[in-house]
Amino acid sequence: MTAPIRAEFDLDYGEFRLNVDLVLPGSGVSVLFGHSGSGKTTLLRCIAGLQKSSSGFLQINGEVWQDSERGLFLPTHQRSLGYVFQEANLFPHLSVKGNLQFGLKRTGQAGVDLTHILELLGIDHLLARMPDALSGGERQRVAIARALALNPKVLLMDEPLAALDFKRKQEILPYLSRLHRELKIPVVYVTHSQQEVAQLADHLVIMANGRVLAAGPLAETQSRLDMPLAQDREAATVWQGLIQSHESDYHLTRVETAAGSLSLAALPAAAGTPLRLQIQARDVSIALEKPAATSILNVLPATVTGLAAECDGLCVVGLQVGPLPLLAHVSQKSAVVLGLKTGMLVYAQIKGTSILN
Ligand SMILES: Nc1ncnc2c1ncn2[C@@H]1O[C@H](COP(=O)(O)OP(=O)(O)OP(=O)(O)O)[C@@H](O)[C@H]1O
Repeated sequence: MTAPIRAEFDLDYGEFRLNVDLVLPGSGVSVLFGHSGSGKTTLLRCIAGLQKSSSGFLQINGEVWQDSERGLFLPTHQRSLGYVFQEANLFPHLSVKGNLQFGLKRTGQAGVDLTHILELLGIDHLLARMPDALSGGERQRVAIARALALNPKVLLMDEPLAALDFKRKQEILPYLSRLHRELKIPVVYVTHSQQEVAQLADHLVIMANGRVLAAGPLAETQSRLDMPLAQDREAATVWQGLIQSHESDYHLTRVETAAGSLSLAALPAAAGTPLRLQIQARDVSIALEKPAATSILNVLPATVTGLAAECDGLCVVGLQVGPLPLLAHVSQKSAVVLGLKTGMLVYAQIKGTSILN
């Protein structure tokens, strides 16, 4: 793990002002999430040095790239970064191999061992192809490999899947998940897709109007009741788990999480395999006592951390299950009948989970 990223920028476009002061982890994927026009790309461009803020400070991997107080501003070409855009922007006259080598030749920088990157992104069989003979997803995988070939200290990705159709997105997401597990450098990833947040983020930054509304580890930030994500009908919490064992007689797999052990429909993976589990708020119900007779296999003791009324008779309940946060959507009537209050000890019944990797 490298040193955290420190990013402070104040940039005034007149109609729009970016004003952020952020500390991001030095490894893993930090997702910048927010509506269109909230300033995600502008923040990424400030990190890349493509945009110069009137005042700012940026430190990556212990290196200071910008410090307005000292009059320091490294131009983009002196910043060790990879940048992946919505469109792959490959050189059309160069093969995949030529595209991958181009950056290395131009900068004269020592790159990384490409073999591993090619294998991670599943493009080793495409080296001789020209860009127009690649699918959109393949082109984007080559663009990511090209960014990584320079052995950057940070990888910046600006909605890398936005230009792809649903099928291509599904095709490329597993590669991004693999990268996510294997990359040692921090990734700052811009999206407004909740699916990409759930699948890739370790750390989530929610932006609005050029400011940071909330930032922190994924599950904590997803389940903040004062944030729009928790109020959404699709609200969910992502937990990390490890496959513990299989109950083949019942076609079940037991998964260990920090909140306790869960039984899931049988998974074709060995014990010890890490998993990312998504638990939809609508799949969590609440009981005041441990249900003696229930068909729901996963019932965990929990503490109510807060309640937020939503429209249409819905109540969003924040729960703490061991060290992990969890959201439940119950009807407002149920919240009243159960007398739910912050601090109450309850049981969270998890009716379903989906596996994200
Ligand atoms: N060079 C510029 N000059 C003036 N205003 C700009 C400039 N670049 C961006 N803006 C404005 O800054 C605001 C933030 O834009 P930005 O592209 O950072 O948002 P975003 O969150 O990335 O949006 P999207 O999800 O649509 O890409 C917008 O209102 C945009 O019009």
